[in-house]
Amino acid sequence: MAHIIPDDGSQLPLMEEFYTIQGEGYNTGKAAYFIRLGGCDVGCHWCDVKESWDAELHALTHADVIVTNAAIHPAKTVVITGGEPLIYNLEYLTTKLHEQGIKTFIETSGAYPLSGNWDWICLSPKKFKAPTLSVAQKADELKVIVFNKSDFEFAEQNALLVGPDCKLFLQPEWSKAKEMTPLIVDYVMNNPKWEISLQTHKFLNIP
Ligand SMILES: C[S@@+](CC[C@H](N)C(=O)[O-])C[C@H]1O[C@@H](n2cnc3c(N)ncnc32)[C@H](O)[C@@H]1O
Ligand SMILES: Nc1nc2[nH]cc(C(=O)O)c2c(=O)[nH]1
Ligand code: SF4
Ligand SMILES: [Mg+2]
Repeated sequence: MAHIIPDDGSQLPLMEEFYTIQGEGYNTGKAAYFIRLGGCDVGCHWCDVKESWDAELHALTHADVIVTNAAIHPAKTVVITGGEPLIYNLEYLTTKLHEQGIKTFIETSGAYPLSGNWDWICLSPKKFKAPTLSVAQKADELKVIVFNKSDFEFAEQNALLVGPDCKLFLQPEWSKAKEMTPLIVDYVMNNPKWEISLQTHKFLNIP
């Protein structure tokens, strides 16, 4: 039976939830509870969590249960990721998290319109499905994945869409890191409005 996902966001397909250290981007090194929602149709061929793509494989879970699970951890920050979390209406979940004094951070491709109330928005745009302006204009951080040389130009195009205070990061695609990291280092030294982001959790062997 296919999932019937209520539009009010009170139930969401939950793939996994785990307490860890934010490995990427501006908030690298900070403890956070990760909530990974299933479902994504963006189709990045190098995606490191393809098991998330089919929402049907992930149990519909009441948002109140997700909030209760998040609230027992020492760090009062959650990162909502996926899959593509903005497929869903995240108003209910983020409102309930805020009621518990928990900060709400999101990892998104921006492929769907913004919903929910956010303390930090990390936009990681994809060539495969362009980001909506609703997300780009509110992004606190732009994190572009560098898989090949053309991604520097793609990064600059996306930097034109975000606001003036948005932090700019270039992150090597994991399988191409050996080849791309030296190019990123060079690019950042020549274009210092950009910073480098590494997937530090993969070096630390934590989730
Ligand atoms: C798995 S995605 C889920 C959230 C959302 N769908 C997105 O793409 O932003 C989480 C983060 O991992 C990044 N990512 C995914 N696969 C990667 C890879 N192979 N190498 C480096 N970063 C990757 C994404 O760009 C995104 O910033
Ligand atoms: N530690 C850790 N940090 C992360 N930052 C973004 C992640 C994601 O998959 O969205 C991620 C993740 O999967 N683990
Ligand atoms: S948008 Fe995110 S979850 Fe979807 S395929 Fe791309 S990296 Fe994976
Ligand atoms: Mg990840």
